[in-house]
Amino acid sequence: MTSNIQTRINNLDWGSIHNELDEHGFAILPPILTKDECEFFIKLYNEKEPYRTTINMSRYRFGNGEYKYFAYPLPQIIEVLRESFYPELANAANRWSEYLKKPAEFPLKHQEFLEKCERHEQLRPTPLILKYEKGGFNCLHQDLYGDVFFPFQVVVVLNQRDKDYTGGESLLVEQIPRAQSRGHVVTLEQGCALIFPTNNRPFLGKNGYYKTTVRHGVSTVTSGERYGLGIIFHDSK
Ligand SMILES: O=C(O)CCC(=O)C(=O)O
Ligand SMILES: [Fe+2]
Repeated sequence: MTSNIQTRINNLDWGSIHNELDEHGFAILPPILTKDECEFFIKLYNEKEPYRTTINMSRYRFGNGEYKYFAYPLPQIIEVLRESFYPELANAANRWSEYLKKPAEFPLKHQEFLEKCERHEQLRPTPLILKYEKGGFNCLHQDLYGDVFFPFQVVVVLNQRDKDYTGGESLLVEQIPRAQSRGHVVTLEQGCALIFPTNNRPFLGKNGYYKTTVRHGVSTVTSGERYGLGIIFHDSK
């Protein structure tokens, strides 16, 4: 099963994904997980064992819902998702650094990037499952957990839109320097993934590249239940 996932990711049309990332800052992917794999994670949500922390979102005013961070060792599928997405995204990250005239600092192997996190005392795993019921939402935010962060993250929606839930669209808002903010609404089919910027992205303007700050969230779930699997590449303090 996991070797299939690696093949699915390797076989994506990375040329056009890189173009999408450069042009819009995000990319919507075809299904990465099968219906069965999605259902496996929805079931896993209710097990105690695989998680290190559970967060009640309204308690922190992060939104309305709940999420759980996985503990190490990660479930094998998550390990494979993190490792298989990372090298292409590290190329994109280094290219974005060059656009912004910064050194290309991202190693091409995820393990080496995790070692960098470790040197900054960021040792706790960050992949998570988020669960929203009717009325649930996720406020616009960023997932930075220390000085070291990877500029992309990936989310996979685990339920079937319009069947298992309504509403609950993925939201991205770009804060453009000296201008008003721009919003993007993304609807994802079951098992499909969204690659989006963790912190900011280079935007090609008249006088070259500048940075826009990007935050992400989820609109209100108007019925049913929606689960999301978040793949974050840096570890947390
Ligand atoms: O789609 C979702 O549930 C939101 C995901 C999210 O905030 C994340 O993956 O960091
Ligand atoms: Fe997030």
